[in-house]
Amino acid sequence: MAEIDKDDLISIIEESYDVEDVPEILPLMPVRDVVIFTDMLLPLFISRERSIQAVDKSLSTDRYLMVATQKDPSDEDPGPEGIYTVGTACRVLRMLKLPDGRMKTLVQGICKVRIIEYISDDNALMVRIERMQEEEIGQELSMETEALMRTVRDQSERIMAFRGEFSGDVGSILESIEEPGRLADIVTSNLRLKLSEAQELLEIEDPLARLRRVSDFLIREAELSAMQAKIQSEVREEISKTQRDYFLREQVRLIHRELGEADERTQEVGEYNKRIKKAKMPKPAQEEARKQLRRMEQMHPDSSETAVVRTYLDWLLDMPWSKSTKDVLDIKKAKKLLDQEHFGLERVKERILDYLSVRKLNPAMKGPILCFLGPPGVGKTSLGRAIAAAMDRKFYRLSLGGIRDEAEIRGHRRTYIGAMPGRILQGLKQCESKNPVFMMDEIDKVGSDYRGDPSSALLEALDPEQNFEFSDHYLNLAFDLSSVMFILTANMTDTIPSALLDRMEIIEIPGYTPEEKLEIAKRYLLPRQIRENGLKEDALILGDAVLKLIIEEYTAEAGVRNLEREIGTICRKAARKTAEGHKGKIRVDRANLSKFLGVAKFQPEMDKDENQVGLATGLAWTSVGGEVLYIEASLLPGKGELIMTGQIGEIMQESARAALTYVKANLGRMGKETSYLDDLDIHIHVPAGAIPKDGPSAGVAMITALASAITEKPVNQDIAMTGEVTLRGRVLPIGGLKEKALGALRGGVTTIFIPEKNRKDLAEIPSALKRRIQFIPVKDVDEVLEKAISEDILSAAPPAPKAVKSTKKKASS
Ligand SMILES: Nc1ncnc2c1ncn2[C@@H]1O[C@H](COP(=O)(O)OP(=O)(O)OP(=O)(O)O)[C@@H](O)[C@H]1O
Repeated sequence: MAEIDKDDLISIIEESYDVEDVPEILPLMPVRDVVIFTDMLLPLFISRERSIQAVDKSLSTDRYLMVATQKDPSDEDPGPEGIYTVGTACRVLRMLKLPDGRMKTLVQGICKVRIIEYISDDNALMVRIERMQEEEIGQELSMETEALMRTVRDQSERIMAFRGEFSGDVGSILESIEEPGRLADIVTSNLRLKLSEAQELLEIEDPLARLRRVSDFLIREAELSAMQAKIQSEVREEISKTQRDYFLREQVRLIHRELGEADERTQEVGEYNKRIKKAKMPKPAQEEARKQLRRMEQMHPDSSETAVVRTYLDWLLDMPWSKSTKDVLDIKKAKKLLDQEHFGLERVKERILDYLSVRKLNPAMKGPILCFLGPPGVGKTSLGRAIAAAMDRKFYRLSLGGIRDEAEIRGHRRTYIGAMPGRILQGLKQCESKNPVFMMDEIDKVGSDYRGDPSSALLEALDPEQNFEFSDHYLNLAFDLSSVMFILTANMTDTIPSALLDRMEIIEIPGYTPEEKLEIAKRYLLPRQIRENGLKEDALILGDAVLKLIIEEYTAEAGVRNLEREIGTICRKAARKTAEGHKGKIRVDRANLSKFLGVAKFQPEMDKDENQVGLATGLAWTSVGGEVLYIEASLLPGKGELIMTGQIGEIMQESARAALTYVKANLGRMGKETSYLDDLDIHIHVPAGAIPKDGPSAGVAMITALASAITEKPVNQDIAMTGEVTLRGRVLPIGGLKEKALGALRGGVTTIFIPEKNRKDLAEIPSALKRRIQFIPVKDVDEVLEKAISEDILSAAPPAPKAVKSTKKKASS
């Protein structure tokens, strides 16, 4: 095996020889990792048997052999195809047999040769060769060759100097060489090229071409050396900067110590460690906290990364992982508290007490989520507060109105700048308890858009089946929400995502009658406002008559929020009078009410329209409670088209079309020709035009308005009506009866036609309301037409609906 002692790899020119003496047949010695050039002196360790034979053979004759490089250095016994055909004829200058059987030799390259053929021999590889003649270059070198040689000399000296291998000897050898080919060979043998590149150079016969190629390699080598130098200096700089920082920091630490100040970092880490122990977190959270703390220890105390980790750790440690309040489930006390704060609402209170009782008997209950449904200001929030107080739990209220971004619920990932946990975990942190009463307001106003769907995150938080491991993007750890008591509130159910609606138990809290409002005002709102405005208990006299007036003429709402505001205004003004020196009680009566509240805002009775042709009063159920809804119908010359205006939704439009069909089918009974409407357009308008309206329950009112317009008989404006109608005139049931009835009362209506199927709901209507409004259940729209317009508008029984045969002939082909 041939091994090269690279330290000795310097060519020197020694001993004269004659290339003509090189025989035609030579033993061949393959070498693994070097290419030998002419004039190169190379020490070789030889261990492969065939190579030893080759040297022996050469020594037994005239000391010549051929050295050629093998293509694959790992090949132990290369054959002819594994050895390059161009190599160098060498002379063995010295040989030493080592005790282990190996040989140490010194060989010298004599001339470049090419293998013509392999000659079989039992022991050594024998080859027939031909000498490769260097092309002759005239005595006079061209300017270009001179320049090229000079460049090559300079470049190789520079590279060797960079590598620390340059010596004066090398310099003078390079200077002394005058043939371009030899210069190329000497430089190549010192350049540490890849084997394939060195072999490529060996095979180039034209000396000038070889020198040019060497120059290319030198340029590449120079670039590599420059790059290497740059990297080294950068590394040095980096190291010295880190060292400098380290020394400075150490100095600061020593100064702190000298000044008797404890190392802030150690102190901070110590404090976090204490907090981690105290927080009683679940194992994964604890591990995460420790991991982050370890990370923080490695960072510069003032870096922005440290600040991010610090905020995260603070959040993690401030979460109430194991803090909770002890539930008090004293049902009697709870009833007392609910009654103390709220008037009426008997069914609602009953339901709440049932819920609490079940919780008392089975604390691990995974019950439904309560949802209070009702218009604004009916006490949904204050009921939630009372439940929390009764159970001795913390209370938190989160308004979901307008939330469209999932991140609001679930937080932003920590990679965002200024990331925070979602609103649910923020709430829990604020409560410092993991089992508060958590009220989510306006669940029906949650939207979804490109920022994600908050309702899916809400579902994960609310659903008892999955909320024991709620994942917040910021904490990135599961938090157990199962002991939180969630209560939702909504004005309508239509827009609540159905997945959520399925898991809720809806508790309806409808609006209040004026009588109920009066009681609430007297017992709760007025005393509270008097107290809050710093007045003495008996400083203000506000009688029932005045309160009634405020209810009727200053507010028009289902709840009592505005009523409380108006009472608050009176109390504020009374407080001012007292503060300005008014002595004695302040009395508010009908006469001076406007001095406190300004002129009346609503006068429903006075606003009422006179009976009119084509104008019927319907009832709507909106998110703010019930309301009267006027339906106008007019006929005008045209082509029998139906025009609908007033932002009517799709369902209401369909119900208008059905109403028209019913009316058309009954034209005869109204004393009109069946073709009566053919030359007329029918216009149905539902004011106020700017508010969108929808739903099927205006069907009865639409038919009434149309029948009135056709018969030209006015509709009684004291009557309102609600109900969906089939094409055959049957009246179908509707929802929100109490709300609608309260709306009707506010609209000055005295009689309401309701669908027969809603008769059972009358039990829920407060008797005070029933005293003031007459409810007439009807099965058929005829009953409404007869009473709301006039008994004699319909002359006969309704016609049996029939399929009208097409009179058009089929087109024959
Ligand atoms: N039945 C009642 N008895 C006593 N006070 C009441 C009653 N209903 C409502 N209130 C009072 O009316 C005010 C408004 O109620 P609250 O804020 O709870 O309404 P809400 O239904 O939550 O409205 P929103 O849906 O707009 O949030 C509160 O001060 C509340 O105490």
